[in-house]
Amino acid sequence: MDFEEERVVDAQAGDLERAAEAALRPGSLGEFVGQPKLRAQLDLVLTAAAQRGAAPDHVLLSGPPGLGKTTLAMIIAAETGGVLRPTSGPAVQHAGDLAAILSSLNEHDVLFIDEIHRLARAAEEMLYLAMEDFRVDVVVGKGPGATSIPLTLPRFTVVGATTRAGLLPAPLRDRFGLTGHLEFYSDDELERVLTRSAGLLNATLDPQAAALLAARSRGTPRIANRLLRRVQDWAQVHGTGALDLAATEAALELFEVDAKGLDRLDRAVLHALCTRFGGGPVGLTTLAVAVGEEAETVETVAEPFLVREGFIVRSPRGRMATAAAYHHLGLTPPADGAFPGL
Ligand SMILES: Nc1ncnc2c1ncn2[C@@H]1O[C@H](COP(=O)(O)OP(=O)(O)OP(=O)(O)O)[C@@H](O)[C@H]1O
Repeated sequence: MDFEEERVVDAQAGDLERAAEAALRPGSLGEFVGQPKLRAQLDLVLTAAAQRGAAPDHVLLSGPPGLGKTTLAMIIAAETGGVLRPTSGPAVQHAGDLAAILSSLNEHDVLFIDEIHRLARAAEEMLYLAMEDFRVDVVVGKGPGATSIPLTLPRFTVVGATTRAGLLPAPLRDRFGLTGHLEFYSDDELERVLTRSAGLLNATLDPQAAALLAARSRGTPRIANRLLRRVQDWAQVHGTGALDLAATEAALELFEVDAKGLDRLDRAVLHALCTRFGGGPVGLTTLAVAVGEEAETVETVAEPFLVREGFIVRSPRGRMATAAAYHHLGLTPPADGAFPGL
């Protein structure tokens, strides 16, 4: 079996797709759908800072990919009137890389650090000082002749994004004045995201089609928008051009996204678990070999959603299928199933 191709339900995006996403990004908090608590908190912090003419506190956003962390960072920059300076943990390997970015910031700029949990240790320590005292020590020269020149930085705001808030060291976490966790979106919220996106694509999305797409988007706006683009493709090439229920059903079938938002890889994993390993427990590597995939792909790409939806349980002895997994595949769970409670 070959799962090499890009998955239509992948929550991550490559650079090309990010460019396509740009047109659909909400530009203000008012346009940002869902996350009501976080939106209200951000609104308060940004409004208060604007009234004082000050840069807002540093903001840490955590949550799975595709839920709007980058979008919120852009909105924060738009509200502060500064420029968004994007970078990422893996891109800042040396303290010098960060010093270069910090020393080029202007008043009210927003430094967006994606995957902030992957910052190199030395850069992390430099960031503490920059966030707290708006100061950076720039080292000039090498060896015994090296000198450290303190540089005062303008007031700026760090927006850190992470999928793993628990991996951030406490001293870094403590320097954020506002920490927000992005939750998966409800079907209702995704319908609103989809309807808005269709409008931006100069199309009208039939309400029934919006409901169907929302239910298959894994609670993730990025996936919803991607499915919408595939529906638009189908409608243009094979349909009447209208984003209606028929076009939506046909596109979802073509891309093999089922009623729960599972695709071929997800179903292959469940199928192997239920039929070849009697429901488990089975080790990740054995399971991955059975579906012809890398263990890492199964663990990071398929498994999180299958666990979240209650199809798989992770135990110290390996992965186990729940009764819901059998039912979803149209199979009868064994009476003495490995996980009879579910
Ligand atoms: N609340 C929202 N309302 C409308 N569209 C949204 C919302 N959240 C995200 N989107 C859309 O989903 C896409 C992905 O969002 P974004 O890039 O902000 O996610 P992310 O959490 O930063 O993901 P990653 O961690 O992979 O960078 C964007 O095109 C954006 O327009």
